[in-house]
Amino acid sequence: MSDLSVLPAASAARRTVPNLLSIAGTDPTGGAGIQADLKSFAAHRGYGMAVVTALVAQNTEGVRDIHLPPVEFLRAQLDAVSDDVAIDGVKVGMLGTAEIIGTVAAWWDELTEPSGTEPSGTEPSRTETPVLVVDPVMVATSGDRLLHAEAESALIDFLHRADLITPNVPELALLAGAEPATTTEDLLAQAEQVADTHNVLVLAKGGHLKDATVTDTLVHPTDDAGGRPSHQQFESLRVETTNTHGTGCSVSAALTALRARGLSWPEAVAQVKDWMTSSLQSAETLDVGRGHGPIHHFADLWA
Ligand SMILES: Nc1ncnc2c1ncn2[C@@H]1O[C@H](COP(=O)(O)OP(=O)(O)O)[C@@H](O)[C@H]1O
Ligand SMILES: Cc1ncc(COP(=O)(O)OP(=O)(O)O)c(N)n1
Repeated sequence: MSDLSVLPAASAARRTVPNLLSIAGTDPTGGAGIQADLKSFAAHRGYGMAVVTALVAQNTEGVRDIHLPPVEFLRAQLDAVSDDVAIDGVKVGMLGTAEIIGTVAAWWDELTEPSGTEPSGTEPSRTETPVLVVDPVMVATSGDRLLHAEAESALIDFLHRADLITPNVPELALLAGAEPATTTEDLLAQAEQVADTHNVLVLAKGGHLKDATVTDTLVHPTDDAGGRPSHQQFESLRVETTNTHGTGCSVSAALTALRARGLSWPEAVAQVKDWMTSSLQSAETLDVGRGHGPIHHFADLWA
């Protein structure tokens, strides 16, 4: 994890439009996964790129089938981007299997660890480690598994690389080894445990709780002196809608974009919460599918 006391403005200080990569699965109906991430990047003024981990035959009603390309091809996609483009931010979503997690981890470690060799002069002009946001995608709202059960420990091992992780209630429970939280206080306690275990900043999302408002909580790990910066809570009204497909994907991509543009994490979360509220409020102006429809990523832009 990057040093939270030195909040880097990322390399977007040089680039007006940050280069943002989604590493995730697909949703051919465009509401979740890579398709949602690209819309979310664009809505937050980033240049979106995408590496596909899994082809998912899904729609607003649920997941029908999953096809996993060979990991050699996944690595080829990752290298094709990073050999050419200076990446400012990476959002990781659906990873699916331990083999895929290992492939992404190896690529990330090679990209970010000093090689010890002199630069050849042909590398893309990246000066800082890209922002890394990990959405620990495990199960879709429809109940379909998007991560093999035996890959959970590999995903847990991956998390310490992230600058921010964005679990929802069931994902946080799984990471904490606890029952799903039913209150914001439970959610906070689990987030503190996970933040400390993985030394990572956690945005615990409260969308699955039953409160009249929705509260997301930003929780820091304890620092070297054993203290913990105070957590920050971001509360918004709960929008009454069934069009919530892809909210988690869209939020994590939006946060990646805003952080790569130089906002602090609390500034980014506050802005993304406002955007999500209006994206949910406008979701019914779209008419997509018979199940849980997508949010309106461009509600404010098109207004
Ligand atoms: N009904 C809602 N009204 C307003 N905001 C919501 C609603 N549902 C979810 N959100 C927001 O959308 C984001 C995703 O939340 P959540 O549902 O907890 O995660 P996931 O989509 O990963 O299951 C969070 O920022 C949360 O605050
Ligand atoms: C390919 C893919 N990735 C992630 C999800 C899960 O999306 P999320 O935003 O967490 O929420 P729901 O769509 O489950 O409400 C997905 N469905 N597909």
